[in-house]
Amino acid sequence: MTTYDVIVIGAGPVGENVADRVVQGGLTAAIVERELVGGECSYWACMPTKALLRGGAALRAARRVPGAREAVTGELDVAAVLRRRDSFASNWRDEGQVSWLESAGITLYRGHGRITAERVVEVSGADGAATTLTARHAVVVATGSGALIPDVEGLRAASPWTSREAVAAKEVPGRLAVIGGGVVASEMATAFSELGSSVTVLARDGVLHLNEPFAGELVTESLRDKGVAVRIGAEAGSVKRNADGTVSITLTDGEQIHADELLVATGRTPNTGDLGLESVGLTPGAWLTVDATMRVAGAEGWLYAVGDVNRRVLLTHQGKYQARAAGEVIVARAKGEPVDDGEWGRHAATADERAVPQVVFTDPEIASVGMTAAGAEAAGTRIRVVDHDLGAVAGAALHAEGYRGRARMVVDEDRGVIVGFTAVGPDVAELLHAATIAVAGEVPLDRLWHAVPAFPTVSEVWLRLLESHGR
Ligand SMILES: Cc1cc2nc3c(=O)[nH]c(=O)nc-3n(C[C@H](O)[C@H](O)[C@H](O)COP(=O)(O)OP(=O)(O)OC[C@H]3O[C@@H](n4cnc5c(N)ncnc54)[C@H](O)[C@@H]3O)c2cc1C
Ligand SMILES: NC(=O)c1ccc[n+]([C@@H]2O[C@H](COP(=O)([O-])OP(=O)(O)OC[C@H]3O[C@@H](n4cnc5c(N)ncnc54)[C@H](O)[C@@H]3O)[C@@H](O)[C@H]2O)c1
Repeated sequence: MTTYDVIVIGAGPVGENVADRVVQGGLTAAIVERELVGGECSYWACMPTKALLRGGAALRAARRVPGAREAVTGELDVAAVLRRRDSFASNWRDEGQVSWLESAGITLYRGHGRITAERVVEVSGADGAATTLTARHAVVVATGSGALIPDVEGLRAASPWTSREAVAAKEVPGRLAVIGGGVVASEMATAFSELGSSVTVLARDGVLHLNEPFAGELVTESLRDKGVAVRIGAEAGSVKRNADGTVSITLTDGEQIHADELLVATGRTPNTGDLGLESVGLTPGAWLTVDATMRVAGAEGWLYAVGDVNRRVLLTHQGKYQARAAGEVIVARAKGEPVDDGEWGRHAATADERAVPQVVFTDPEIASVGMTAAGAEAAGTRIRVVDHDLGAVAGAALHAEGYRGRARMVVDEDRGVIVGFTAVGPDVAELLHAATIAVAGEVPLDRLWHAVPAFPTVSEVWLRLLESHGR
């Protein structure tokens, strides 16, 4: 069979989810994958990065508690950390995910997918054979994104690491230089410095500058305490790979930095360059702009784009949320059922604009959802910002000696609801979902007073924030 109700191009976490939803809705689905089923997240991003970071985090946590600290007498076992990373990347094999596709009733085509006409996808297999697939209802692009290499003299020729090579590294370089100050740069600087590299971060625009300012400040301070040279404002002017394999980076002010390896972590580019978009009047290499139900502008009615490739939010959980909305709306449209695409409707990905949660797994962790104070002000919201020192919360003081951190709640004063929340501190990741519920649920502050945090936990910061705001 080469005709399916829905054809999904890209079997990353997002493509897999949209295919699953349409099959659960009673349609047939084929999915096309050119590399490993499971995508970037499973093999080169979310899972293996967190496995690289987890050993250092566990060691730090023990060292911060007198009594436990004395029991920790050794250093991080780098080989064991790398082995655990390998297992969380499934050793870069996708049998497990392929059997999940089979159990979910989704047909897999291995090869590179290209759109050749409306509702038509050609799959070029590794053996050169081509298969033409036709969709009755929809084609869904879920091809994700790749690392963006900026236009710096000599950079491409120097074959730097992108996140892929860093995440899959077999050895820890003695000296690692990093271009970028975003999420990948901060997490990888944390991981590699804890694994033993001497790390230099060239953070042209600051560290994690899109978060609340105190987040980047606390992470920068902690990276420097670990011995990382964080160079805020430093910009690479040219790069050279030397004959001995080392890399020399000349900054725009003329200073030279020498390293054994260079990681470029300057954002992402959409995997749409070789997707046949021109065959349906769209621009190759561009991000795909979509409506609230993930339909691509310019090809309404049959083409959808979900996950990284639509640039709404470059996070796995948010892409999977889009996939649930898109999968269900494709089914509804196919069956002629009503579409609920209004704000917070079943078929709309409203949270993408209002309540995106993210954890940055640095030391300290950053857990945030919704708008920053600056973002809310720029959106014209009349806000009140309430901050609290996390270390002053009894549960936090108990959790780790010398606990340092801060939490911020951004309140929409006209509506009496929280529109943004950020917590920075050791182990704040698990605090986040409470904030996400408050922001997505638009829970009135008056009612939040009735959500009592257990004592003595770090969550007690919620009570302190509410008390500072006043009843
Ligand atoms: C280092 C790093 C760490 C990250 N950590 C986190 C994290 O902790 N939490 C989080 O939420 N997000 C994290 N992210 C972001 C997350 O990885 C992405 O948001 C997520 O992978 C997007 O999923 P996707 O399915 O849209 O795309 P992808 O995971 O990129 O999957 C797309 C798939 O499509 C395939 N493909 C592309 N083009 C074609 C084609 N023409 N034909 C056939 N197949 C094709 C690709 O091979 C790939 O398998 C991280 C990203 C990076 C780089
Ligand atoms: N824990 C997580 O949730 C997690 C972890 C890693 C990655 N991610 C996702 O992956 C995506 C990619 O991460 P990223 O760190 O590559 O991108 P990013 O957008 O977070 O950061 C890019 C950084 O590079 C800098 N930069 C851009 N162009 C530059 C240039 N020419 N020279 C020097 N610096 C430059 C920016 O100022 C910024 O600091 C992010 O959008 C993020 O959502 C998420």
